[in-house]
Amino acid sequence: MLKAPLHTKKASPTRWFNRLYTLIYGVAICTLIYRHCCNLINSPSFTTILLLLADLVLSFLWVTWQPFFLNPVHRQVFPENLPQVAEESDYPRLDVFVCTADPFKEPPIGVLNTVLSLLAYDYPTEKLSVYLSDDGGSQLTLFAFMEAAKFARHWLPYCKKYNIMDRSPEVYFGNDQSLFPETNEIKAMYENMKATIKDVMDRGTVDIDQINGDRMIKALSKWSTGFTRHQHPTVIEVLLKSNQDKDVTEHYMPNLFYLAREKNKATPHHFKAGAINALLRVSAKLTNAPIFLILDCDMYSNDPKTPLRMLCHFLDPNADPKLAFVQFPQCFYNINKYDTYCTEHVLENQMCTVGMDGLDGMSFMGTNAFFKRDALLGKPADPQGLWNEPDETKDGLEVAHRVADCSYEENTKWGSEIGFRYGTLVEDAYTSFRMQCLGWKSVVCKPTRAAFLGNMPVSLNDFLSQSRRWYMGLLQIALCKFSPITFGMKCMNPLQALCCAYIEFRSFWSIPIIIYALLPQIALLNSSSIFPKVSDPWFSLYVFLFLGAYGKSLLDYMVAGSTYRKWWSYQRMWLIYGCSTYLFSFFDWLVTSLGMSTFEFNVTSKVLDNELTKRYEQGVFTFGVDSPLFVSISTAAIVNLFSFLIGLKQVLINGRFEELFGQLFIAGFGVVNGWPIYEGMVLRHDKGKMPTRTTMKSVCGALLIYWVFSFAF
Ligand SMILES: O=c1ccn([C@@H]2O[C@H](COP(=O)(O)OP(=O)(O)O[C@H]3O[C@H](CO)[C@@H](O)[C@H](O)[C@H]3O)[C@@H](O)[C@H]2O)c(=O)[nH]1
Ligand SMILES: [Mn+2]
Repeated sequence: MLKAPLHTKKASPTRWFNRLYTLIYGVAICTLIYRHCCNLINSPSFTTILLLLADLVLSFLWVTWQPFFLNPVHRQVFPENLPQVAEESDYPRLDVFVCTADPFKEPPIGVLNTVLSLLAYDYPTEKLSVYLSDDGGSQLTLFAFMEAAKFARHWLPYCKKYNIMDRSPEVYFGNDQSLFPETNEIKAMYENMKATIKDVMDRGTVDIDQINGDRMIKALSKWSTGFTRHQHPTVIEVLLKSNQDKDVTEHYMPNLFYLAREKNKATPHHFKAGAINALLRVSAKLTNAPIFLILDCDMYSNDPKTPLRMLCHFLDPNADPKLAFVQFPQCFYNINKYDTYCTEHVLENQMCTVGMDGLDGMSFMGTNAFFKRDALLGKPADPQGLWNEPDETKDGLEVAHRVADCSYEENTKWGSEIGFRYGTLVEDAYTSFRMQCLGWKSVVCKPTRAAFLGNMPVSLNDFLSQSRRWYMGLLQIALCKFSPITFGMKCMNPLQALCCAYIEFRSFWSIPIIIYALLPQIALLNSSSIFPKVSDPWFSLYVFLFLGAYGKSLLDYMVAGSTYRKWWSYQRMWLIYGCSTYLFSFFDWLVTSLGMSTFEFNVTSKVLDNELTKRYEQGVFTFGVDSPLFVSISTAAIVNLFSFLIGLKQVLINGRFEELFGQLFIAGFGVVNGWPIYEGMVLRHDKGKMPTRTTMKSVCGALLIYWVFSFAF
């Protein structure tokens, strides 16, 4: 028995309220569906069918949303109690994997800040290894990291000597910092390195006079003619070697490896999942730590003590042997106070995490999680002796090269039963889902100070394109043979399976959202009433359902410690998603599953443009490009505006307010939510406004929809 606990778990008191809410609201939904069915039998029509369909999908998604709230738990960790179970020298080795894929969308200077913040972890250096996987196969990235390795010799001892909290130099020097004797010197070194790298990036190549030392010449000469990002041999560089490389205070440094796995056009590389699997094998050969951390290249460490929090779970003698990973929430440093595009993902990060934690464990979120290596590898019999002791000698490096080859995975279980699973654009959700089906568990660790911070797009098109990739990937899981509602229901706690279904079926929101964004409005334009009169008792059911849903989500936002302004953006973005990404991801899924196209992982740009950022900070939407995603949103916005105005006119002239109120209200709600879109179309003249072409297309779209669907009334 431990004298003092390493971690505690407390069920949230909100669960009782949530369960009651689920019960009452569930009854109301059943009543509504009953009414729809009666209507369908008594007066079947285009409208009754569509309304039933919309509400059935809404109900399905509502059901999958409830399990998140039935048993949320809050965990706490106590790293100060760790000495009871382990001295520092007993800590397990830790491998950190950082993935990058494109030096122009993910500038190396940002990536190396992430890596420096990790190298500087408060963890025994001889046990820490950082691996950078470069899917961009770029000489520029390698050059930047060779510079970073030199700078690390000064940076690491500096951080430790003064116990610096912000160990990403960019963040540290960007804040007001206290002045220590070395501060100015180190800052100058950092600026110098930045300038050299910027110069190399601007010119797109490394100059002869920037190359110093044999090691650098040898490394960079691997980029011979014919070496492209899509076709090249494996490159592994040992940039720092623990037990050999020392910092300026004569202390050993952690390991730092650069890996660009082999690429050729004939073999699919499976995007990030492929990169992680290559890292898993290469690291197995070189360091083989029992625990590894996966990070996106923009997710720098915001707290040097994070690994100790993770150890509180893994080193607990009573820990569940099936504990596979410890997930830290995804937090971002560039969210404005309105969270304009709902990129903070408050509900996902605050509610879904603790909700699933109370069941079988959170899904992997792609980054910020510490994994037990065994959980991903099972116990494979490996003919090449890969799983023996790590071997950092020359032979070891040679094998490491071989296991990163394209052909290595042929006829193996990699991607299907071991490592990260292939076949979807969201390797994270899919892999953890499959692991949970095998009985693996996970826990969420939510320290007050975020463990990692990353960035999110500040232009609407970038963000919608990013989420379009996610939702398409999630749909690939939802509709494959391992779907959570078929396969998942059998293999895991059904409530857990429902949570997974919620995450994966989200594109289905587009069905009810589009129906409610167009149907009542077109009916209104045709003076046809489709909802009960205000005086009809059934009308109060609609009021209850509407207020109940919106009120609950506002409440959830408040419980999550967020603000009503952010909630407002959230509900607005939900409508925008419904009319754009959710819908488009359906098309993407259809086109790829019919074999008409292959799917691509479009890396999100992490370049922060000043003008865009300034506009975002003010809470102003950036449209700017002529994108089909905007055409569909603007079309819906235009239909709502006209329907509201014309409906209002009719009511003022002919009365019928009671009959048409429901529709007027929905159209009016659409108009209020669409305000930034109208503004972008007519009132703004800056670069971020809606392009005129997009507006013209949307007007045509709106007219077309009006003509085509008016036949039904
Ligand atoms: O072929 C590829 C493509 C991407 N990446 C890396 O994957 C990470 C995530 O890519 P990003 O463009 O930033 O995607 P996001 O949409 O921001 O990422 C979220 O969604 C992804 C799944 O779609 C997850 O992999 C991520 O962890 C999760 O943060 C980045 O470090 C990339 O460098 C690769 O290594 N190889
Ligand atoms: Mn990202």
